[in-house]
Amino acid sequence: MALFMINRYLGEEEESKSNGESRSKALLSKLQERAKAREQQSVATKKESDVQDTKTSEQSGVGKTKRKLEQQDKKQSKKKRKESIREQDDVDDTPVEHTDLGTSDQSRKKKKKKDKKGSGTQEEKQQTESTGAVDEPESQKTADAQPEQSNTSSSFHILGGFENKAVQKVQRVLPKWLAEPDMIERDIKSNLIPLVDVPEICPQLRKKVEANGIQTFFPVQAEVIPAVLESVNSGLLIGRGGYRPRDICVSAPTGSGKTLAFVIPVVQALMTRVVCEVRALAVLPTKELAQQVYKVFCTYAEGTGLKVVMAAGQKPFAVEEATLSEIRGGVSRSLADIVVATPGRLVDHINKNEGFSLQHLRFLIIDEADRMIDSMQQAWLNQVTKAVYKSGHGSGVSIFRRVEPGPITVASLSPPQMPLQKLLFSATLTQNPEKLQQLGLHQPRLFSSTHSSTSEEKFNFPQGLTEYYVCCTLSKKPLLILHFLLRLKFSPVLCFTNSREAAHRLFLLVKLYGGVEVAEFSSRLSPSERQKTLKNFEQGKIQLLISTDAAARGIDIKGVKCVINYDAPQYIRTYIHRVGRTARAGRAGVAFTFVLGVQLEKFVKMIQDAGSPSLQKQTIKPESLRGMESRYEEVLNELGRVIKEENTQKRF
Ligand SMILES: Nc1ncnc2c1ncn2[C@@H]1O[C@H](COP(=O)(O)OP(=O)(O)OP(=O)(O)O)[C@@H](O)[C@H]1O
Repeated sequence: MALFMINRYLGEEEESKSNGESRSKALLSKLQERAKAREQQSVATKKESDVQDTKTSEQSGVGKTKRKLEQQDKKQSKKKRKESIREQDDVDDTPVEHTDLGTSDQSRKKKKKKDKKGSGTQEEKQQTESTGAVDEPESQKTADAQPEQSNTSSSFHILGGFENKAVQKVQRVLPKWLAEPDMIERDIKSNLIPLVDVPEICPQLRKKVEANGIQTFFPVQAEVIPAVLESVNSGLLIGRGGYRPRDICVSAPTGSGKTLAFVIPVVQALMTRVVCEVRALAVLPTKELAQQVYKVFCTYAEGTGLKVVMAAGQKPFAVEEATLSEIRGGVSRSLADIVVATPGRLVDHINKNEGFSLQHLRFLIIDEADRMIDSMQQAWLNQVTKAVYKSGHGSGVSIFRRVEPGPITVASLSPPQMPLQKLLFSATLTQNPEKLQQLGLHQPRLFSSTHSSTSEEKFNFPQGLTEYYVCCTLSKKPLLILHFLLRLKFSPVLCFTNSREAAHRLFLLVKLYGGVEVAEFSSRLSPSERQKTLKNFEQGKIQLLISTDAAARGIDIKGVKCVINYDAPQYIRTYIHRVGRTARAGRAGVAFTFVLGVQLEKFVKMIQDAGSPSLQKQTIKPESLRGMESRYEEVLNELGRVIKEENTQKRF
């Protein structure tokens, strides 16, 4: 069955394609006839004039002037004929940009005006009639004009349609599953669902949920948990009714609780397994995110006998290898039921770790799915799919054989097939069917908190978020940050820059200025340093954390009340993930973006087009920055010296 319905907008001609074809054939033959006739005519007139020329050349000087006059006459009549054809085009009201190569726009406009007044000489009318264009369709009239003009003004031949039409904007047509999602409430606070209202969750896990301080489910959890559990109603090995279960895509705001929406059903589905095999694989774009999801899995898998292992490159490869599998009695045995990985390390294990098998994989969870699709050039998904359907020991005797799914036919469905179900999660899930197709989704079902329309792509913004932009100059930005922390007393603040160099420079500047507990978070730090920094920030030991986009996605730091985009982000997805570090789990939060004059228009349009409900302008008066300026000047000089020193140290 086709995954996507691609409706292409083909213009009006498409409706009468067959009509159009026969019409164009008729037009073509007519044109050819006409061109021939014209050619013959011109040859005949040339012969005539040649004869006349030889006669007159024998005559006196009077003859010469006569010839000149005759030539002038000829030129004039030619010109008139050309004009009449152009006039005709304009009367037809057909755009002439392509055909009228020799006429300037201005003269065309003038003619158009003239025609609108209803003027036109008898001679012109006659000429028009003589071209036979009056009763012909518009397209033909334009086409008639083309050979004449191309002879006179240009050697170009215009190929293609006979009619020049303004290009119409193609309307986006989404496949049904994207256009009509299962809706999820965006407002968490007023849509909390009591745990008992999700009866699909087993008592053991419900107790665990309560023990972790969760009294109610968020909307996304109440919708998605039952949907995933429904697909394992008939056991792990086969989908409902014997069919392959549908893949699930979830697009819900940042901080809406998507992690639990996959952790709970996956743990419940696997907790009754008998043999330990890798049956769930969660892939995340960064080590920090993998660590975060790993922790949640560990919390809910505790006491179930399920083993959760992380393979994100935080430990040496050999150590990870040893935690994933072991060899006992010459046979390799999995030590993991659930693996949480980053794409790079995952591919390493698939290729280099012989004990790592994905042949029993039941759930493939792709968190931050849009980002993971963008990193698809690493081909990690192909490697996973290959590893899942690789025939290995015992696969021949298994009653639930595994072959890479092809088109659905009676034959392909008759043998029981152990399914691989994909679960996709993101706050900014792409609606681009071509991109989604790379994931090879099977009859996908979308849960979303925004209704997809055929126009602009809209995104999910957390309900409790208030967004501001602050117009400023480049030199005032550091002062503004200091103003927010020292005067307005915002804390803790997560601040984003567009590069790690900018993050480091700002970090040094604020540190040199003094009065603020500041730290940086970027690829300049080692993974362990980064982890420590996040912990300190979460514990309130850091007031201002200056970060690159390394901390923009998925990172769940409790208590962040304010996000500042020191550098305005270029892309809407980046913006949504950055500001989504605050206003999480139904709480309130505020985000400020420093915008330069040149960025203002584009930035505001980008945010408004994305469906932001609350973007407002915030003005900081220049006088409020005053008292800090002299110290800032001193710090700038010091900063230059520190950076110089750092650079010389780097060289040695
Ligand atoms: N039902 C719940 N009740 C209370 N808190 C919850 C509940 N579900 C999740 N949370 C908390 O909400 C916070 C955000 O959850 P989570 O990180 O899963 O959000 P997310 O939707 O994955 O966000 P992002 O898109 O930014 O990754 C976490 O701190 C989590 O512990």
